[in-house]
Amino acid sequence: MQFVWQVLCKTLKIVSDQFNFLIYFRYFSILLFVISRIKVDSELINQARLHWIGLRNKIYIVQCQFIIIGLENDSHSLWKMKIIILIPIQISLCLEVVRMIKGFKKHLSHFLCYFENYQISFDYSVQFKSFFKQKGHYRKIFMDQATQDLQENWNEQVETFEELTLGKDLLRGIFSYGFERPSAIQQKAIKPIILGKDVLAQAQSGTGKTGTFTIGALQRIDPNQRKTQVIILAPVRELAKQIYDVVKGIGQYLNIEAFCCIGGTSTQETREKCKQGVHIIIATPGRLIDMMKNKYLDATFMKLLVVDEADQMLDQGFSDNFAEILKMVPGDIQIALFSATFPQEIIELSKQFLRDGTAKILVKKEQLTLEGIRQFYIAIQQEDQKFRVLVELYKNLTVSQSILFCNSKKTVDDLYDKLTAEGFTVSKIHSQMEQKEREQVMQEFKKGAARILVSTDLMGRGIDVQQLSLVINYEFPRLKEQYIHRVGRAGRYGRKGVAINMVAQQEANLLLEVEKYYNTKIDEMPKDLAEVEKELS
Ligand SMILES: Nc1ncnc2c1ncn2[C@@H]1O[C@H](COP(=O)(O)OP(=O)(O)OP(=O)(O)O)[C@@H](O)[C@H]1O
Repeated sequence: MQFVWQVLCKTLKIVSDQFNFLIYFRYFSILLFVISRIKVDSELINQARLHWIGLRNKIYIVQCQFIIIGLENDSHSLWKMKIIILIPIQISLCLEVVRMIKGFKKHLSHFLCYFENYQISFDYSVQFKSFFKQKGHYRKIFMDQATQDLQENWNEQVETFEELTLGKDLLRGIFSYGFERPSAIQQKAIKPIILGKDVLAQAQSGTGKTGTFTIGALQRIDPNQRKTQVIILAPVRELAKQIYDVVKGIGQYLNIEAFCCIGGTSTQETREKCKQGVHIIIATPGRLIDMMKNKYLDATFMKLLVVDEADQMLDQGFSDNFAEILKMVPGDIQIALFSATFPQEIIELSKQFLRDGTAKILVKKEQLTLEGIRQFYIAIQQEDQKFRVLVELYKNLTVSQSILFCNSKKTVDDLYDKLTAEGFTVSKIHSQMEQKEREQVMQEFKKGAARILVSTDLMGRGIDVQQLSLVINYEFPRLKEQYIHRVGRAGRYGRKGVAINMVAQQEANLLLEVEKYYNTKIDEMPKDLAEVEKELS
């Protein structure tokens, strides 16, 4: 107990030193929760529970999990709380607490959440607002529900690239890259990036989101300042590499150096590059955190953080990484989130760090499936029949290139072996393969040298292979968002494509859910494959 208090006092000292925070304590009756990774004994937790109601000017250390339990069991006591402070904690647990507390928001005068240099607050008073505004070097995260709703709020659009008043060398790069007119998302979302606004932008798969943030980012960079000014984050290495190629292509006439900072490559080389200073870094989270934490990468001049596949990057598994990155970038950094899917809870979550005035461009879920893609299902009576049906399909369909999605690495390996044994020329890719091998597979597939690629969801998002016309879900994705992404590997930029779902009995519900949720039609596969081939040509 003694020890816990000591630690608490030390923590508060650090916090108060940094934020002059305790001054405000006098003006409120406070229930302060200091959430830490310190193990708290059950006696203390029991005491905290006893004192849950009626605490005045007292400080308790409880674990985040306890708050969650406490809130579940005893929500009435919430009205007693004027301020809740969470210091320093695991973001995922904290966000869970935030979610629960938000339900009772009207009883709270303040909610503040602190990660070392990462703050969340809502319903803050003028006094607090001005206080935080002084702290320019921290990412300010004010959640004012009244001004931050979930609706689309950005309708300005341009008809041509010229209207965006881009630098002439950037414009030249765009045209040489083959873009003549901006796509719908480019018409809308490049502008707010250039204006320095935070952006949350959604658009269907294959409609040019990469071009959107690439053009926006390149325009924001000052080539004369050889410092890292923009970070583009992507969840997987292959996607980061692809974005890097687009940045290089569109930025070919600019005096801007780009670098792809991803795992599986030489750490030494990455360190040297980062130390030298490059204008724009396209990265996966692990390697980026490594470079920033170990001070190889200077964050001082960063002004834009683009997050591709943002819903995935903010979801479990990646969210701690993202929080860690937020802690290390300047507090006033511009953030641009992009994805084809933004589940409601992710939009909610993003409100906690996107600034007021964020430009939001959204797509109704009913409009997410692409018109150019015909979707079929084949009902499989027994799981072991799947493979035979697949072989028949490949024997009878003429397809230029296709991708076969499985839910696990093991299924990818098994399927690859079985198809190879049947005489098909197949490639495979998943995260447990060596980076060199992954790169080679990708290169060959993009060149069109490999016709069938068996993959996990590693290839499910973002990957752009124009001649890919057929997606087969050998196993139906567990998440409905993932269905949209997988199927979107075909039918890029208005092309035609086909998605075939091989659905065993236990997967039928998932398919029905997708149909209903996206209000889309997945037809039974016709006996006459000519009808399918028509869609592929
Ligand atoms: N303005 C344009 N004119 C012509 N082609 C374009 C234009 N914008 C993008 N494209 C092409 O469209 C294809 C798909 O673009 P991109 O990969 O950016 O889509 P995306 O929206 O990021 O897709 P996903 O949701 O799968 O990540 C690419 O091959 C790209 O070169």
